[in-house]
Amino acid sequence: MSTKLRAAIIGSTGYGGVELIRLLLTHPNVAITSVISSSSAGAPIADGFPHLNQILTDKLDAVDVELIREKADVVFLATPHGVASELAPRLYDAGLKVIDISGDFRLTSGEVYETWYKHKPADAAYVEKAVYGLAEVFGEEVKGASFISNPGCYPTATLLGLAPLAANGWIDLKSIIADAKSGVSGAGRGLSLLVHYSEINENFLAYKVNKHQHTPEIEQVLSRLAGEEVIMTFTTHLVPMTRGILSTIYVNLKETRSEDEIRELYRSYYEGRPFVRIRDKGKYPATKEVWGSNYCDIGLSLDPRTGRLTIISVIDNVVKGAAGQAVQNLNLMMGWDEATGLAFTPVYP
Ligand SMILES: NC(=O)C1=CN([C@@H]2O[C@H](COP(=O)(O)OP(=O)(O)OC[C@H]3O[C@@H](n4cnc5c(N)ncnc54)[C@H](OP(=O)(O)O)[C@@H]3O)[C@@H](O)[C@H]2O)C=CC1
Ligand SMILES: CC(=O)N[C@@H](CCC(=O)OP(=O)(O)O)C(=O)O
Repeated sequence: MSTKLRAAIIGSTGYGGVELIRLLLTHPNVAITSVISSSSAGAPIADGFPHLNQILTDKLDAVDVELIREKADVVFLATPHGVASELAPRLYDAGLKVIDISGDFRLTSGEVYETWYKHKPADAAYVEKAVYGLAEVFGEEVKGASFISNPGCYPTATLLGLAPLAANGWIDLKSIIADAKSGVSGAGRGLSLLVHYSEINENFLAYKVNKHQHTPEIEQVLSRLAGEEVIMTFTTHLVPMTRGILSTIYVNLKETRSEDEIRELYRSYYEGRPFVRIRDKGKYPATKEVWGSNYCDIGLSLDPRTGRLTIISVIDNVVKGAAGQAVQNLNLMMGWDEATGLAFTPVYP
């Protein structure tokens, strides 16, 4: 009999879910025991995802809390907003460990959630139970937790780029601007005009300007780290590539610091954390350098003319921005090395 932790994935037919399958299939301590679909139960998962032929022969299960409880110890929700808010509390009450990669449990205020997500918020009692799993920042809280709210993709890149400064009081908190660009897989597998090939190919555009639902998530975490309310400008862009997020962040510092001092602050803040890599002076990361991996690479430049610091932070949105960080959080919850099953070299070129 297997002693592995049994994992179920709800939303296993979406991009986040399929990436969880890829990562968990080679995780030494985890066995996938249920892949779940609300629309295709009974069909073999490899029918819709031929890349899984001869690798995962399971048929899709229906969304059934009792069945999940019987088959699994941990359940991942990779579902659209508004699904986990209903389902996760039932799964948690059934005794399962829960990791939600949607935005349903990230915002502590139900009112703020409703304003930005246009969905009914989850029960506040469960929002309070959910630990925000930005692994390099709140890893100590994740250890031993049973319910994780996995950060959004843009917030992961942007917050890892800002956390050392915010936590140490080095930023002029009114000065933060983040200009983030995502590959198209960030929008999920469903079709919309925005991700239609002939609309996005050879194109580059800003979207949800001053309305993106990740704005309050980033502000909430920065406010928590800084100990005072942070409001920022956050603009999202779509790039005609499949995976990757590059967030360019501009801040003014509270006091004069040298670029070397700033780089040293980042290196000491992330010391011992395997997935954040700080580039040397004059080197800036590209999305291809983290493609398919759980790394977040960060480059820094202090402009002597303006005094402003530019921070470039890149991740793979589906890995560090979703499934990879979810597995990293599982590792921390279970007391395993956080890199277990995640030690991939980025795919290059
Ligand atoms: N793509 C990304 O880079 C990231 C995504 N996220 C978040 O992760 C979540 C999943 O995203 P992504 O995988 O891209 O989205 P997709 O649209 O690719 O997949 C979502 C899946 O959810 C399932 N689903 C839909 N409705 C229900 C329902 N009522 N009950 C159960 N399952 C349902 C669908 O599968 P079926 O019909 O088979 O049930 C679908 O395949 C979203 O909340 C997204 O915002 C977070 C970070 C990054
Ligand atoms: C390119 C693209 O469309 N990206 C999506 C990211 C959505 C997402 O991942 O949502 P949560 O992280 O909030 O769950 C967007 O901008 O809405």
